[in-house]
Amino acid sequence: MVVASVDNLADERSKAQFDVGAMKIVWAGSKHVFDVTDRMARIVASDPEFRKDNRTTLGRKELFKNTLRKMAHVVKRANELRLTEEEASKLRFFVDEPGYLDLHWGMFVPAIKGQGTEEQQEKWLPLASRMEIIGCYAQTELGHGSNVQGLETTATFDPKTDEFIIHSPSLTSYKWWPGGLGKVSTHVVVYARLVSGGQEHGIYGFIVQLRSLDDHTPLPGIIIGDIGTKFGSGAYNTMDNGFVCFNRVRIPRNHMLMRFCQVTREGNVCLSDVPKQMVYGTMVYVRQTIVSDASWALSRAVCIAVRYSAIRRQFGSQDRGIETQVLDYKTQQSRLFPLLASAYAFRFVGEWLKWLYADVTERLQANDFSTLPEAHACTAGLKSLTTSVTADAIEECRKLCGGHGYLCSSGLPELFAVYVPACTYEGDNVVLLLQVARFLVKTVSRLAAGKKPVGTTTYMGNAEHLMQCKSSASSPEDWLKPSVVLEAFEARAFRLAVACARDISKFSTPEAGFAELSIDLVEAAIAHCEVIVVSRFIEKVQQDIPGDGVKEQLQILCFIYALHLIHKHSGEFLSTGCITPEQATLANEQLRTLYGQVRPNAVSLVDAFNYTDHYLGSALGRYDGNVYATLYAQALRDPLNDTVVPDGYEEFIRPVLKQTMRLSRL
Ligand SMILES: CCCCCCCCCCCCCCC/C=C/C(=O)SCCNC(=O)CCNC(=O)[C@H](O)C(C)(C)COP(=O)(O)OP(=O)(O)OC[C@H]1O[C@@H](n2cnc3c(N)ncnc32)[C@H](O)[C@@H]1OP(=O)(O)O
Ligand SMILES: Cc1cc2nc3c(=O)[nH]c(=O)nc-3n(C[C@H](O)[C@H](O)[C@H](O)COP(=O)(O)OP(=O)(O)OC[C@H]3O[C@@H](n4cnc5c(N)ncnc54)[C@H](O)[C@@H]3O)c2cc1C
Repeated sequence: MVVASVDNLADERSKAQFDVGAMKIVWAGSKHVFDVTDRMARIVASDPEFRKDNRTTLGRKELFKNTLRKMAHVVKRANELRLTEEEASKLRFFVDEPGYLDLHWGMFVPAIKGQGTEEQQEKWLPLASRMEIIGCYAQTELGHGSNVQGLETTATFDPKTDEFIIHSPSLTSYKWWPGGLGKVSTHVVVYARLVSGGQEHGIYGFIVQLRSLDDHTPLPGIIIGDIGTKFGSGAYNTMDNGFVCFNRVRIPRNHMLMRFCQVTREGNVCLSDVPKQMVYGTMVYVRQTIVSDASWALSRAVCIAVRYSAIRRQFGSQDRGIETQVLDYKTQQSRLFPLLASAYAFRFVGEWLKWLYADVTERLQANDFSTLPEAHACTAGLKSLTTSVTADAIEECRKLCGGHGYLCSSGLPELFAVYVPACTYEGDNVVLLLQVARFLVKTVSRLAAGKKPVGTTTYMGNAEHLMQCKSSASSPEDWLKPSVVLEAFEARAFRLAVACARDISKFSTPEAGFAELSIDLVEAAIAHCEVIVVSRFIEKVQQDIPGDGVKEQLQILCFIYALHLIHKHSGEFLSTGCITPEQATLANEQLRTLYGQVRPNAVSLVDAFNYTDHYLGSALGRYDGNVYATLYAQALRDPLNDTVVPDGYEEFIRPVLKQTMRLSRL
């Protein structure tokens, strides 16, 4: 049964004021990426092995086995179709289910590439690429995650046998959380305290075999398992996040990843001439990929909420005529359109961050470490900002879909549950913002010594102006001038950072000041990260962008992104004196106008994400808009509707009814 709601989306699409096909290419990044992405998404969507609509009804064991089957099918299809690395990774992406492959390709392989010597790479990478071994990344312990220097696992060199002894000295030292560890991985990169000659030498990675390659049983000295069911139905429970305890497990000396620190046959520890933070390189790499992923998750939630808001009608007609689409309510627009704009903003900043990461990697290979602190600050800060906004946005999209958003068939509860740990893994978001703040305070204090800031902090070089400037906005239209917007953002971020640096200097030690002022420092860090996102978006829309009306739509979204942040953080913009209350009102006025401009294009702007119905996994977000019939069909498929009279009637309902009858007779 197709109901009238379907026509709503056709109507919406006919209103678009831009070339949707051209916008699809902009969103994908290039025609080539669009073609690959589109082809892989369709392959997954048309393969029944990748069905996922039953996920929330499966118990943990069935769910996990189901994921194992899908992961094996990914590997099989990638081989059969002779997919390139790029294609295989897209194929895996659209399967849309956390699984051990992510940790194998996303962390184990990068850790060996980044921290292994050439010899070690030659040995391990072919095994890993052919998947003759499956690996994961074990850093976090039961007692310590954020504080990497606090890890307890030891790797003690034994010169008698030329081996390291990997040991978990306490319950709190058990590795705890690594994905793929609990049930699947045969190997792991373990982070442990290097001990040689009775002395500690810091944290390094060691490759340890966990399970037999013949029958998958744990090797001697290894106690291993899954850490238990996690938040949400389906969601991240497809992954075997695990624990492991090492009881004096011996590994050959050359299983220590020795690119940055070598232990000789005699047990001498030779540090190469690189910053010790290079050992954290895998985290920097993954944080950068997480920023790109944020725009996918956010755009997916927004796509569902925009399409459903165009279909859903409430009020507006007293005589049972046609009611108002909820997308027409200004309040709905003010909650939804900034999220739509954020999805585009994060897509562009994610692309830029990829470039930054490639640039720093090239420099590191040439022994130029000068941009490492900035790369760390950018990846940490943007990971934190984009994942926090995205997690909150998915929940907001659920609310924007009213009651139906709370149904698993909307796709939003599972999306939230699977996404929200991104705020924690690869670094708790607050801990990461404090790293950015540390970098900012250093940058500010170096200004006084005449050091010119570079990269994303270049704007701080304009110190005198940023400390004194007053916004020139005197009409709503002035808020459409990139220079006016950027100046406000830069001045707010700089003034917050300077205030922090100044206040810290009043304490007896910088550490004491940093601890006491950490709330302000986090705010300064967010303000700086927002400068990065806003300025990258502005840069993007100033480029030549092909396609009728595409650039105009992106400009509208760019200003929505910036002005909604001015509204959200108006307290900071006002208290730092960057704008006046009147200018804040003008910015809001402009924002309302922009919402009106985006309204006729909203459905087409989410169509530009080019998501298949399979990937969206949502009755509310379907491309054809056939929402109500799909909700009804999915309700009928719920296991509770397998029988008309429920299991348990005889034991538990009938006796209660009988008892009630007896009582009423009394
Ligand atoms: C078929 C194909 C499929 C492919 C699919 C691919 C998908 C890929 C996606 C993967 C999916 C992801 C799944 C999730 C998996 C999750 C994994 C994890 O969570 S792994 C564990 C992550 N753990 C953390 O992130 C811990 C966070 N903690 C830290 O990073 C550090 O402890 C700290 C930075 C908070 C503090 O470190 P510490 O050494 O104590 O530092 P200080 O604060 O004293 O700083 C000293 C100095 O170092 C600088 N620094 C810190 N970190 C770095 C860094 N990473 N790089 C460069 N520099 C760094 C810091 O700024 C200080 O500098 P200074 O100049 O002294 O101020
Ligand atoms: C789904 C998932 C997958 C994961 N996968 C892996 C994996 O594959 N491999 C792996 O090694 N690890 C993995 N982890 C672990 C993850 O990296 C850690 O949980 C993460 O780094 C946070 O550390 P924590 O748990 O110790 O949090 P804690 O540091 O204990 O955080 C608790 C609270 O304390 C606050 N806090 C901590 N330190 C400070 C500070 N200095 N200042 C202010 N506030 C502070 C935090 O903000 C937070 O609110 C995974 C975690 C999850 C949830």
